[in-house]
Amino acid sequence: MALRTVSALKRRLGGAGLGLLRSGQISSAAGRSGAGRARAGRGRGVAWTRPRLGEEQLGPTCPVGPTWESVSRPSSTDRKCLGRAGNFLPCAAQHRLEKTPSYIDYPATARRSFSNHRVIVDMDQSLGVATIKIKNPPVNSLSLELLTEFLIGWEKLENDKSCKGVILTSNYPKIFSAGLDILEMCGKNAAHYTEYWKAVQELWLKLYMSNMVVIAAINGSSPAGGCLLALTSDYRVMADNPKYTIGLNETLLGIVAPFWFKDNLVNTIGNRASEQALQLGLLFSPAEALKIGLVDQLVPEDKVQSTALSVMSQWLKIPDHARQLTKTMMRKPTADLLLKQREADIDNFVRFISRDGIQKSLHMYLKALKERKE
Ligand SMILES: CCCCCCCCC/C=C/C(=O)SCCNC(=O)CCNC(=O)[C@H](O)C(C)(C)COP(=O)(O)OP(=O)(O)OC[C@H]1O[C@@H](n2cnc3c(N)ncnc32)[C@H](O)[C@@H]1OP(=O)(O)O
Repeated sequence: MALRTVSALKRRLGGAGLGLLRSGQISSAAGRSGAGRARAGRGRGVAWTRPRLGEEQLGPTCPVGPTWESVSRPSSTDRKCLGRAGNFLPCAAQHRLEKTPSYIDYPATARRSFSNHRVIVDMDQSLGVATIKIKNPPVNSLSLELLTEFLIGWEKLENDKSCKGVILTSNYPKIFSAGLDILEMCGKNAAHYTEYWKAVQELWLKLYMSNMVVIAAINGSSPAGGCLLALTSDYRVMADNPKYTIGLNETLLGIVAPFWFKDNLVNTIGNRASEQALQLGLLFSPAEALKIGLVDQLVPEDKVQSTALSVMSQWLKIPDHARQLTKTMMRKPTADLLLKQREADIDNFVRFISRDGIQKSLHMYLKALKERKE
């Protein structure tokens, strides 16, 4: 059922390129993200592949396409970009802005925004910055459908050479994201859990290893998977409202944050703080989160988006190739740990979540959430 839903979604949204959603198959997320990301585009009807960061990027690996040699006389723009190893985003932007070679199939009018049921993407072409707003009522839980739509939107941005930064936020002030959808982990079968966990892994890998600057504009509570989503970003701006909380509270549900959730947290706030936060399932107020470095900046609620945008402009001033290589250097070892054992991690999850005791805990947690309301 879930698979049918996802396939139907992909067809409707035209996002058939998402390898992860093909049953029994895992696409190499990091292969297209961060260090290993290869951006695909089109030139004279021939697919071209963006070079891998960290590889030699002179000569035929110019991001505009492996066909640069076939351009009879490289223009000054070609020479300029070929001379800057690794600097493929500005290079691509230059090609686009200054030259727009005829062999690249750019749309006549670039799309500024697109949305589907659960994700709104607004792209400011002049800044090269997109804002992704999650809208999955009532609490922006990360359901399989949301993950699917998010990944489709993300892939579109990854393939848009003009997009250099993404701001992640919620369409509903007060709740950034309630984290993984507990209903996806309750009362379903192993095939469903497998499909769901693949999507969760894929989202994390893509966001964590993205070459784009990613800034989280956290305009509400952000427990568990919501916190993880924010942790994938390069910088976190949070609304300074003491009613909101953020943290990896998995143990409160009777479940365990997987090792890569833990690694992402450790990389952000350090080992000792993570030990306490994870074991106790701590949900931090914005002020506490700032103190331990879980978020980088607190601002009044109505300034979250504008602050995220101004932080973005600072980050985008750094030469892209240098920033990307640094990000990759910092994050790749962590992402590789999951990449090396994705299948085993899925098996662990499916076995763990299928246990009677875990199912009982999740049901009780949902019941407690409902009772809290009454
Ligand atoms: C070996 C290792 C292997 C691996 C082991 C396994 C690893 C798994 C890792 C898991 C990671 C996760 O993210 S697990 C998910 C953790 N998430 C949470 O703990 C958040 C729980 N939610 C909340 O705290 C609150 O809902 C909050 C987000 C602050 C919003 O509060 P509000 O008062 O505004 O809204 P509520 O009334 O509580 O909720 C509105 C409705 O949404 C539902 N709802 C709330 N959160 C939901 C959620 N995450 N998934 C589904 N449904 C949710 C409620 O039940 C309500 O349903 P109705 O009553 O029907 O309307």
